[in-house]
Parts: sequence; C-alpha cells; structure tokens
Amino acid sequence: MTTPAYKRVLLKLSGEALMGDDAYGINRATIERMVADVAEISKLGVELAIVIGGGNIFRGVAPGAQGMDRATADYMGMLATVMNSLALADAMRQAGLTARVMSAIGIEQVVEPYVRPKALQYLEEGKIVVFAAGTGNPFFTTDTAAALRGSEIGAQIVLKATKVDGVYTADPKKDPSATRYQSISFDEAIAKHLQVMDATAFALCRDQKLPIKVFSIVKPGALKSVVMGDDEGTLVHV
Ligand SMILES: Nc1ncnc2c1ncn2[C@@H]1O[C@H](COP(=O)(O)OP(=O)(O)O)[C@@H](O)[C@H]1O
Ligand SMILES: O=c1ccn([C@@H]2O[C@H](COP(=O)(O)OP(=O)(O)O)[C@@H](O)[C@H]2O)c(=O)[nH]1
Repeated sequence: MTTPAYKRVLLKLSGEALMGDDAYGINRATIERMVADVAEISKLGVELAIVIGGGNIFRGVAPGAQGMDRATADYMGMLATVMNSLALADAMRQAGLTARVMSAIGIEQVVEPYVRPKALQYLEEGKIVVFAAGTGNPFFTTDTAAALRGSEIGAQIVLKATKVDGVYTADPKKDPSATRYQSISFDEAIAKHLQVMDATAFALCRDQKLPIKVFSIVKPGALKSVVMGDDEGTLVHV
C-alpha cells in the first residue's frame, strides 16, 4: 500500500507555474508548496531528478523576445531556467533536502556542469538532482530536456507537473468543451497536435519507450498520487 510505483523519476516542473498569482518571477509561497510536494515523495525513497522551466522569467518565443535573434532569446530562456533551478535547490535546502544543480551550459562559477555519471552518482546517494539550462541548445524546450535527461538517467517515467490536470482533446484554456484523456498513445498525441508538450519531447519519449504522466501542479497531493501509481492525470504511453 505504501510502496511507490517507481524507483527513479524525472519530474518536469512548469517554470510559468512558479509565478503563482504574480505577474512574473518566483512566488515564495508557490515554490515552498512545490518543495513540500517534492519532500513528500523524496521521503518515500524515490530517486528524483528535476527539470524546471523558465517561462516565469523568459521564453524565447515570448512577445518580449520579438525582433530578437531566436537563438539569443533561447539562451536567455536557458539562463532563466538556471535562476529557477538555483531558487528551487535553495528552497529544498531550507526544507532539509539535499539537492545538486547541474547545468547544460558552461557557467561553472555558478553551477556545476552536467556530467552524466556524476548525476547518476548523486541519484544513487539519494540526492535530488536539478538539471538546469534545458538541453543546452536553442530551438528546444525544457519538456524536451525532461525527455532527454529522463532517458539518460534511466527514469521509469517523466512526470510533467503543469497548469492543467492532464491531456485534453483540445487546449482546455481555449475550449471549455474539451475533455480529458485518462491515457493516450504518443502516436495519437502527436497526430492530433495536442499542444500540452511539444512534438520533439513526445517523439523522444516514444522512441525510448519512456511514459509521461501529465498532471496538475496546483492540485494538493497530485504528485504523491502519481508516484503511488494512482489514477491521476493522463498517462501518455507507447
Ligand atoms: N490538448 C491539450 N491538453 C492539455 N493542455 C493543453 C492542450 N493543448 C494545449 N494545452 C496547454 O498546454 C499548457 C501546458 O504546456 P506548457 O505551456 O508547456 O506549460 P509548462 O509551463 O508546464 O511547460 C497548458 O497550460 C494548456 O493550456
Ligand atoms: O533546451 C532548451 C530549454 C529551454 N530553452 C529556452 O528556455 C525557455 C524556457 O523554457 P520553457 O519555455 O520550456 O519553460 P516552461 O514552459 O516550463 O515555463 C524556452 O522558451 C526557450 O527559449 C531552450 O532554448 N532550450
């Protein structure tokens, strides 16, 4: 009853959700609530790696980046994820958790570089690893970074904690008649152009046979339910 369904997971936390009700940036109460959820599953003995987005600070495709060279804007977005990762790791430290941040872009004075064997070592030691700077490449997203790092560390599942509570037949923010899938295949999600994750992330997970669970970042207890294998959110499968 109290055994988690997974031994190692990759958790993708929405950058945009970090704003809480603020207009931009990091909302203190929101980050503390996220950390409390993380602490709960870490105590269950689940090995946990996290990718956090940057949309609360900067998005390469945001109106604010209009007229900018796309690659430059994307590097700014990656730096935004570094700030969020540092904030998250510090909030975890304050909550008594041990976290390590690793960056996909060289920024050694601030964050240690991503080295796969080192990341695996941290996970085996029970430390929480936060992967910063996405994939390190422009034209990608942190969802794709989650798919990539999840594959690299041999995670059993990618958990996408986002503003909606699952994958819907259409964007529920735009179409109130949209209904939620309990589960959906990668091929169907890609064919139907469901925008909850980008096609690159879906395709990578499909090829690696790495399932994704999409669930609400705001619903209390949702992360724990997902980790316990309960029927929560939407499972995207091969
Ligand atoms: N078919 C769909 N099902 C669920 N959400 C969708 C769908 N299409 C678009 N979305 C939108 O995708 C958003 C989640 O993706 P994204 O913007 O990448 O958020 P995150 O900040 O978690 O990375 C949701 O807030 C939702 O409005
Ligand atoms: O591998 C990556 C990951 C992120 N980004 C940039 O960083 C921004 C923030 O990430 P994302 O939008 O995925 O964050 P979230 O949706 O979780 O807020 C993106 O818009 C991109 O501009 C990038 O260029 N390459």
